[in-house]
Amino acid sequence: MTQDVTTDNGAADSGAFTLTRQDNGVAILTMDVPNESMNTLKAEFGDEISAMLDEIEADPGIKGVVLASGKPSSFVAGADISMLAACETEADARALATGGQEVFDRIERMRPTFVAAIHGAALGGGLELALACHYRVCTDDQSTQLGLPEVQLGLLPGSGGTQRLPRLIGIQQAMKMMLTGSPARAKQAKKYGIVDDMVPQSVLMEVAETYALKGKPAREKPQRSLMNKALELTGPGKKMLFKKAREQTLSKTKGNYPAPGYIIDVIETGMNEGMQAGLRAEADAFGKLVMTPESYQLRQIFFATTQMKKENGVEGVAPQSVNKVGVLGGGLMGGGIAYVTATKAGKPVRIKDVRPEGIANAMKYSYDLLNKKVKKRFMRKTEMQKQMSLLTGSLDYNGFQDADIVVEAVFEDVDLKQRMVADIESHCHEGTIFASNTSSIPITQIAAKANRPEQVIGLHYFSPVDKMPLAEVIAHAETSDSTISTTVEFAKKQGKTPVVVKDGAGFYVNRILAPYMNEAANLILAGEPVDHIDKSLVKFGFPVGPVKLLDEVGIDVGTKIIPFLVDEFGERFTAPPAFDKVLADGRKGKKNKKGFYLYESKNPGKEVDDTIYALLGLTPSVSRSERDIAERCVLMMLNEAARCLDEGVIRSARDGDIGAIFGIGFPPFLGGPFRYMDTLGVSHVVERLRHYEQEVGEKFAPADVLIKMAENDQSFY
Ligand SMILES: C[C@H](O)CC(=O)SCCNC(=O)CCNC(=O)[C@H](O)C(C)(C)COP(=O)(O)OP(=O)(O)OC[C@H]1O[C@@H](n2cnc3c(N)ncnc32)[C@H](O)[C@@H]1OP(=O)(O)O
Repeated sequence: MTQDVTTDNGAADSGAFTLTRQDNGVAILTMDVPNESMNTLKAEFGDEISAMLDEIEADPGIKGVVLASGKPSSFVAGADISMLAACETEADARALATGGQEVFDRIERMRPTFVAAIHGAALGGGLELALACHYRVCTDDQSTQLGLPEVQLGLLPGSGGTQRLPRLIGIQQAMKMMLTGSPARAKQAKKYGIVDDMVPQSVLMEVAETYALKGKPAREKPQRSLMNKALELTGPGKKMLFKKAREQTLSKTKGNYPAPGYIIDVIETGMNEGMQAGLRAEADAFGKLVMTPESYQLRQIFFATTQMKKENGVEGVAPQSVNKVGVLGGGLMGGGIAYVTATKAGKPVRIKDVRPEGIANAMKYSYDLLNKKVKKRFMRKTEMQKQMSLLTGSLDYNGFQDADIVVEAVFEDVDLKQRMVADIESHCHEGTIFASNTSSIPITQIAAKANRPEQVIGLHYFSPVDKMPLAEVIAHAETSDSTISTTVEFAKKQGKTPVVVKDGAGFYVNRILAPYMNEAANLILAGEPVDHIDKSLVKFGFPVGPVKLLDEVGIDVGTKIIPFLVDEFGERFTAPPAFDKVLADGRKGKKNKKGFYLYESKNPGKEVDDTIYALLGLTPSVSRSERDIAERCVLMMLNEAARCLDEGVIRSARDGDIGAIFGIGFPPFLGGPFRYMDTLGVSHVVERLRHYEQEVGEKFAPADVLIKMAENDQSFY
């Protein structure tokens, strides 16, 4: 027998919490925030939860409490991020953290045993809530994930997470989770010791109830190897561990992100001075971080991507269902596209290549990635086999008849791609969409001889496909709305964030990347050392410098797009002619171990191949500051991004920001090119462009749209 209790205890009732008493002495505390698809924690719940805890404490009939979510597919997604915008001072933000800490402390100290029953996402404050419970049981479902992703918002866990997780699973593993923000899937969570049990969803509540009746656990210290004991449990060991963590973090962040440093400091305080000191430091740091510009920008990225998840490219046009997919070409891109289609979208994929080795390579791409997960015990072998069975190959169009979308990732050659369009039109069904993964050829040209041009579209992925989150969806003038919405939805199923862009040379991402790369090349020719240029832009916040990026992408591939850009937009895209010498010298970059960097040395890719200077007839020497170098390259990108928005290549500043961050690695803490221009002020951007126009040349002439915006004192947002 169960009995529902309404909270009639003076606290405002949000309707988010229900307490159901059962005869077996277990009460179920269900969180189900009305009118929201996911539970998030809000400041105003504080009094209500406290009142409910009073009630539980006062009822001797309640021996255990199972804390569960009323949402069908998630537990609690953390503190409500939108609530942070209302904080006007550090003290406001600190108070939010302290409020959460007090409630969670109380849960930990409660007389009845609390068990968190987790299915789906338990993130940020959601996991912190679960960590305050005495036990955690989760489902073995794919959707279950437990993590502290606050760092990705420029924050740190503010409700006890920095203190409870290290005490539960050890400092190193906990710190890694907080510094990367990567969540653990169910199997990992069990392996790390975050949860006490992992069970099928059908028995989650039943198992959680048995834990609730078990009494509080006598928690042992996390299991540690001898080495880890020395590192985590002794004064000198801890000192060394935190010092190393600081060094590694600084070498990654270049000082651009304040949150990771605070995470390390606060964990250290708690580990050396105890839980209470740790919690105080945590709340202080949370207060400071909420007010930083970095956190503000990172939170805007969260809101933008959440908004984009709901869009399908054309308002009101429903996508067609995609039940089977074809991939043409089993190279690196084809292999990656097949992988995300089978593993993320869960759709059968037929891969065609002209050579059996091509198909084998594509299969191996998926096999290797999945096998890694199995080896790390993050995935069951049966699941891997299930996903691998979705991939099949063929040397002809056998098995393509029922493909709803075919993605082409063959050699960059217009005639070849047009032939592929014709082949797909004759071998597949009438509704099959032809999506080209070209990075340089305008889709209009690929569709030029198509019988059904409305079903031809661009779907441009970034390498490596399994990691890079962006996909550009490129509609040419005749692409139908239904083709757009189906392709956008398909890319989302593959785990991508699609941005719809207009057809034209370079689309959006490569169009803004090219002038930036060209400027880096011009600086080399002006005598700046290659590594000085790369360092300048890494310090600015890019994941790799432009010259290193060219080596990674392939110098031949990276420069292929230039003639298309010059054709369409003129001189400002011209690459320095000396670059022909680089290609003529057989330098293609990392792939043939010959580029701007050395690849057959002790530290492959880390040292510059000095012979490049002799080849270009240069004697390198530093004559410009890192700041100036970064400014010159980045201004070229900003100027082009503004033109893209003005010409409708991208539909909004938001799309332009997300495209640059997810496709190029534009520093997320700056919010993307458009948010960065707003921070600098458009008139400042124009003034700096004019400065370089005078000093370097006409290619720096500010875009008309920027001049107009500066005159009218406008911003992009
Ligand atoms: C004090 C604490 O330490 C501080 C914190 O907890 S900060 C917050 C930490 N938590 C996070 O960063 C998690 C953020 N959320 C996510 O990553 C993803 O939403 C998710 C993985 C949970 C789910 O992804 P997905 O299934 O694709 O759903 P998604 O569309 O993103 O979200 C569904 C809805 O929940 C909302 N939502 C999810 N997490 C939210 C959060 N923490 N705050 C506010 N809204 C949130 C989304 O805005 C969206 O709302 P809408 O439908 O009204 O637009």
